[in-house]
Amino acid sequence: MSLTDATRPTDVSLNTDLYELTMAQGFWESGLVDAEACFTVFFRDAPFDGGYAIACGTGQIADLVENFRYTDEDIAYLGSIQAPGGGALFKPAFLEWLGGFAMDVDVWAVPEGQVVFPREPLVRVQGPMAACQLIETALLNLVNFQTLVATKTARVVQAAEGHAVSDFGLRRAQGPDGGLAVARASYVGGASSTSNCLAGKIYGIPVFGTHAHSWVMAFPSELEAFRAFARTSPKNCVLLVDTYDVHQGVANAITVAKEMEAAGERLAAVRIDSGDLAKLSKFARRAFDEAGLPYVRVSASNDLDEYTIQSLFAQGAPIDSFGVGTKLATCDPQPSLGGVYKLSAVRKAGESSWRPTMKLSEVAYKRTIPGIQQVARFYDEAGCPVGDVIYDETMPQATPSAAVDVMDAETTYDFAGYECQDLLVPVVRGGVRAGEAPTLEESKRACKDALMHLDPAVRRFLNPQVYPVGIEAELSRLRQRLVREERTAQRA
Ligand SMILES: Nc1ncnc2c1ncn2[C@@H]1O[C@H](COP(=O)(O)OP(=O)(O)OP(=O)(O)O)[C@@H](O)[C@H]1O
Ligand SMILES: O=P(O)(O)OC[C@H]1O[C@H](OP(=O)(O)OP(=O)(O)O)[C@H](O)[C@@H]1O
Ligand SMILES: O=C(O)c1cccnc1
Repeated sequence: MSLTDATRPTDVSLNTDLYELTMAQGFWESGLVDAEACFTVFFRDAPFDGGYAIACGTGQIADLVENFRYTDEDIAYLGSIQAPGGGALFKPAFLEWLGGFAMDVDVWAVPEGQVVFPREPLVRVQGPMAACQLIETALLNLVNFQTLVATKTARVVQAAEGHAVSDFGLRRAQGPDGGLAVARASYVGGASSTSNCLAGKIYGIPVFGTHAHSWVMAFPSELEAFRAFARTSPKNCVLLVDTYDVHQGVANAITVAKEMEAAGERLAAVRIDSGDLAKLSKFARRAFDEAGLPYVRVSASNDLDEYTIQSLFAQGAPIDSFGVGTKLATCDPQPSLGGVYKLSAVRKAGESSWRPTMKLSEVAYKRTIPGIQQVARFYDEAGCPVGDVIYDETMPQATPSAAVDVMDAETTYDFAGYECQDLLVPVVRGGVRAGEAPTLEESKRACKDALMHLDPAVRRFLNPQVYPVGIEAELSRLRQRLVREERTAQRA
């Protein structure tokens, strides 16, 4: 199932900022509606002070494009919007045009699960100016949050060192849509399961759950509660042992585990949700081993993130799996990825060559990269990426192996001799999907593989090494020329 099934198609095209529609009307009025545009999505800094991000949300772009149309109801609503200065905001002839609108764009995107780095294009959209403008907000909404969540999850999963991580974040997520996006992106980023049943139904993600403290409190005693849970869920029995006292909780869990054994069943695990998780997990592990129950696993939750999990293992905590909620769903401590959508080339109707464009800006940090961008990723013999180069696909003289650092013109790269692969792949052609997107399982595998091959120095949490990202030499020269020309034009 896809976005198509999860949201009503009519929600897609109005799920935008008003200014996209106002600009579309302007393009339509000024004869620019059919001028061609090329927009690029990128972010400027890796989230969480990390060295990389995991591309996510891009697998749903084709759904977004194919559902991007305006129904009669949408048009009627737009027709009812009043301008602050009086009168209808949108002209009837524009709304008539919008009623017949089709999102006939071409889109290239980095496949879900790939590692991506600051400044390089995650998505490239080409097509009629008004269409490219109209899709901006919905596209960023799709890609920014899921890329952030997939990245956060990859970090948590890295800290968990191969132990299962379940997404428990729905109750703290940013609304129902946010919860679904968290489940989807966290699965791509490496989570083993989610507690979110709707995500299980829509996306086929494995669902997992234990029980709440209320279950224990609903019975006269903890032991009775555990026995009742073992009766109702013998094949999925994880007992929450911290409602009153973990030592007593573990003792009760051992009693129930023995009773389950006598009935031919097995207690799967206990969950500890408060207190010193290192000390308590060591206590629980020892108690189960001494009771002859080495198969009972120890699971932990309680405001966990990559740092607490890393610390727990550094303390020798024998924890087998983790439930991670609030800090994963809200991407604590960075609630947003600042991915942007910038115009990088325009072409007048009927013209054959593109005019590269760039945002100059006072601050070099905000300066964009012009052109019809593609990313060449270079790999060593072991299949490990050694650097990425942004180049312009339409420049015949472009040599992607020779590049200038994306932030520091003094640093140059020469990747000649390395294997190379383009990162952006076609996902939409003329408004229609260019093929089936990889499944979530495939994207999850791609993510695992990409992270396995990424230099651990780039993956580490503290002061990660900066992965080399360059601008191809010709494109870099073009960019410098555009800066000079723009400065001269401003002085004139
Ligand atoms: N051994 C440990 N080392 C590092 N952090 C830990 C350890 N044990 C628990 N934590 C983390 O410390 C934080 C506080 O846990 P603690 O149980 O003391 O307080 P709490 O959250 O107020 O408890 P409760 O959930 O009962 O209200 C949580 O984020 C938890 O994951
Ligand atoms: O801690 P998180 O990473 O957000 O994981 C999800 C939390 O949700 C549940 O409790 P809830 O937070 O509802 O109540 P509690 O804090 O009293 O346990 C569960 O017991 C976890 O503690
Ligand atoms: O199943 C669980 O244990 C669970 C699910 C969501 C939030 N907290 C715990």
